[in-house]
Amino acid sequence: MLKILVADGMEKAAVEKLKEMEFEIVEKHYEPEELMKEIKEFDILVVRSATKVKKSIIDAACETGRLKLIIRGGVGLDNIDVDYARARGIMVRNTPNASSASVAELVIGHMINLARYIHNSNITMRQGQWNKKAYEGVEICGKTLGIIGFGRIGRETAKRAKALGMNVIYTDIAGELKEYHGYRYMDMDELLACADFVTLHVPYTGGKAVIGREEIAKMKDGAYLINCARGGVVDEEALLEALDADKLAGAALDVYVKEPAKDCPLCNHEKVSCTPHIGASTMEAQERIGEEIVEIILDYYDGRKLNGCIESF
Ligand SMILES: NC(=O)C1=CN([C@@H]2O[C@H](COP(=O)(O)OP(=O)(O)OC[C@H]3O[C@@H](n4cnc5c(N)ncnc54)[C@H](O)[C@@H]3O)[C@@H](O)[C@H]2O)C=CC1
Ligand SMILES: O=C(O)CCC(=O)C(=O)O
Repeated sequence: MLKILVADGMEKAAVEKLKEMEFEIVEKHYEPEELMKEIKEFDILVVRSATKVKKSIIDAACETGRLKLIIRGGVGLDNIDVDYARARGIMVRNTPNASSASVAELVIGHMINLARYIHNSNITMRQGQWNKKAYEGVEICGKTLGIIGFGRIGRETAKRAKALGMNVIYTDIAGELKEYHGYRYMDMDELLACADFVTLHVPYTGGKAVIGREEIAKMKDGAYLINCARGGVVDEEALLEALDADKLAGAALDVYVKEPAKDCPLCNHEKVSCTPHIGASTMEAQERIGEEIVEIILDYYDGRKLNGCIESF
């Protein structure tokens, strides 16, 4: 029987479906040292972002050779050493489409939060304050949204921003995407100079941040920065300096270099609207992710049956 480790949780209905099919499911999060021991007994590993599947885990799995498939319930594969896993004969899959709408909605929520001080109002009203005068905001209608990375989430965000009356401009390393009308392509420098709000929707691939000191300096004075992609794509120190220096009016963050982010200076900053990496945390996205994971497992299972190696399960 296929033995599956669900390390970072999975939607209940999907777990039940797999159990009904008589796969053996273990739902448990292991710290790295423990995971190195336990992983040897599993055929499939399902993770979200909390479990880091680095070389040491893959090497440990290869001692028995049982692990054949790693599934990332989500988009970003930065927590998995994908090339190394594939080189060692382990397939890696993700669920790329399931959460785009949820992340885009969170971006719009953060943007309105920043523009209207909703995050600050929530805190200060609970402290008994009535800061009506201090919280005169701005409309987002008529403002320019600059999207860095015009993939699935970037485009979903663009649609929503356009419907709210924003001018949408974008940049992408792939260049201009001619099939998307109504959104203007610019190079990065032009976009930074024109946008009132800048939002990032790029993968984290290691190395230098996409938005660092130099890029912030090129942004409009009083602009806002939103990062619902990955912590590493923004230089957090440079962002903090820019907020303190009033170069930027505010920032919204769902992701952080170090997660869980507790007591971090950015989260405690009054110009920051923050959420704890909840871009994909909606019932709908998790349901779709669960369904996709079940499909991937069934495809794999059917493939094995077709290849005549089902007896090894
Ligand atoms: N906050 C959250 O809970 C979630 C965050 N994410 C993050 O969002 C990222 C984007 O997701 P998708 O839109 O689905 O990916 P995607 O692959 O559809 O789009 C990414 C786009 O960014 C472009 N790109 C890559 N590097 C770039 C750079 N340096 N400058 C400009 N463009 C660049 C690519 O050409 C591509 O068009 C994921 O990699 C993941 O890290 C995804 C889901 C949930
Ligand atoms: O559920 C998660 O792990 C967060 C979602 C995410 O960041 C992703 O899908 O890339």
